[in-house]
Amino acid sequence: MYFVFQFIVIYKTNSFRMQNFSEKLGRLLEWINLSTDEQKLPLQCYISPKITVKDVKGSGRGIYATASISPHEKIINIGHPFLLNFTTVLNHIAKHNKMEIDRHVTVPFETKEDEFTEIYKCFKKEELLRLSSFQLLSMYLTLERKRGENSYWKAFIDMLPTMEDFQLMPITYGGGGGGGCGGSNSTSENGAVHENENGNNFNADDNQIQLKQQLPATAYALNEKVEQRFNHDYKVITQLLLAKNISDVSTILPRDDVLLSWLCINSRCLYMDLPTSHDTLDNFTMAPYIDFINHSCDDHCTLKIDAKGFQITTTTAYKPGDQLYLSYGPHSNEFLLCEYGFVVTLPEEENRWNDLDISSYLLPMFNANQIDCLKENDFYDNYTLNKDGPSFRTEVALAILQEQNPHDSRRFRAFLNGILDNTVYLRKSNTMLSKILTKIMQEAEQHQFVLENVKIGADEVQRLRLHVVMSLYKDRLALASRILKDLK
Ligand SMILES: C[S@@+](CC[C@H](N)C(=O)[O-])C[C@H]1O[C@@H](n2cnc3c(N)ncnc32)[C@H](O)[C@@H]1O
Repeated sequence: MYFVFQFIVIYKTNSFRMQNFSEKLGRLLEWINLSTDEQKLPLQCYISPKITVKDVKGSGRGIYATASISPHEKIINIGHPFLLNFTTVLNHIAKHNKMEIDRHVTVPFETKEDEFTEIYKCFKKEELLRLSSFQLLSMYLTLERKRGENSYWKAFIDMLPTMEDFQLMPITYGGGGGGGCGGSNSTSENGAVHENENGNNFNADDNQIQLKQQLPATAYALNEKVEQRFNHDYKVITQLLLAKNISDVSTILPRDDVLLSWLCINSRCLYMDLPTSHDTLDNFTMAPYIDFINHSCDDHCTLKIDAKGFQITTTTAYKPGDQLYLSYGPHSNEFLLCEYGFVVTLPEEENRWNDLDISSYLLPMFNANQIDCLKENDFYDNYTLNKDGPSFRTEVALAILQEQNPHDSRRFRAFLNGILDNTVYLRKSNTMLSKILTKIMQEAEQHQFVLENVKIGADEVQRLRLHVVMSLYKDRLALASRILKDLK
């Protein structure tokens, strides 16, 4: 089934990008096809004549059907020489510094040398192998961007997003280089509003930081993790260069440039098994053209990686004009905003992966026995609800609150082991849940009221950010009221 999505409208003013779009796309397609011929590599790229790329306000570039496409049709294959991942980057750097590596893929021979390839020559294989994929690729992509025409990846890099495309991501709200600009969280554990000193008048740089602090506490925490990950990766990269006596690291790898590379990777990486990377979580690749596919909550295409490359096959039928989608995973809007810089809503209902984390409401309610028992059974913390109601973990938390000495309770043990359902606990659990959900709704309304009255002046970016932060409270309100209705 095909859903028509209504996206938050992100107004893109970059006319330069629009003008150059088809030119750059042409160069990308040429690169994929021509270089395979020139390098005499087996033809490894295929793009169905039934699809095209369009730049659409609100969701950026996306892939659209130009003719009817059936389910299970292979529409794209991008060969290994065009995939950017730990293995291909290592192979490219090896062309310059002659380090010995296992050749899992053939990468096109690159002869152009410049001041940046001098940097590649400094690296030892062990040093590079110690980096995560994010660290290696962020550094490499930033340097390759600087190499301009000399870079094998130029056509791909030219089609990557700019910082403007990430302006809704909270990591960019703090201004400048992002990461670590958030200050302390002024939002209470339960998400209470902390008004700024200017009477909610968001018009200065200082207030950009305040806007980050108006995020729901769970979104704030998600963004903190994103910032911590970036800060850590940037530190590791700069330390590697400093250890090579490259003193002007901030000129070679400015924080803002590395942040842009890091965000491009984070929002466009596809997971797959790689022989060279050490951690499964680190097994990802960037795939030109495939990375134009936007997200939907449901899968409309599948991914496959094999000797031929990275392939996309449809799972549903498409009519001419339809947009093709891929699911980036079962992600809530808070997660999508912090990791990718967008939120999605369906016409009739909210993103079905939205959830509510009620841990901060439940944790203070436990006694010492209950905490011990939950920890022993690995059920302490992380209590969520979604449109289908509480998770089993949350049901356990609500049940244990009805047992003063859970260690001695046979019914609780039976429930925990799945021998008994939660009928015996249900009534009181629902009463507790109702109170929490009512509180969540009151808090969301309070936040909405405060944000609706914020004066942001003519700053378009701030207006869009404010709008997206408000939409997170709208999501919370909608989900809480839906679950409450179902409980009754
Ligand atoms: C893999 S890229 C997809 C191509 C992207 N639209 C572009 O212009 O390059 C992921 C990025 O696309 C945007 N995006 C993806 N799915 C979207 C959606 N359903 N609504 C709005 N933006 C979306 C977000 O900016 C996200 O970071």
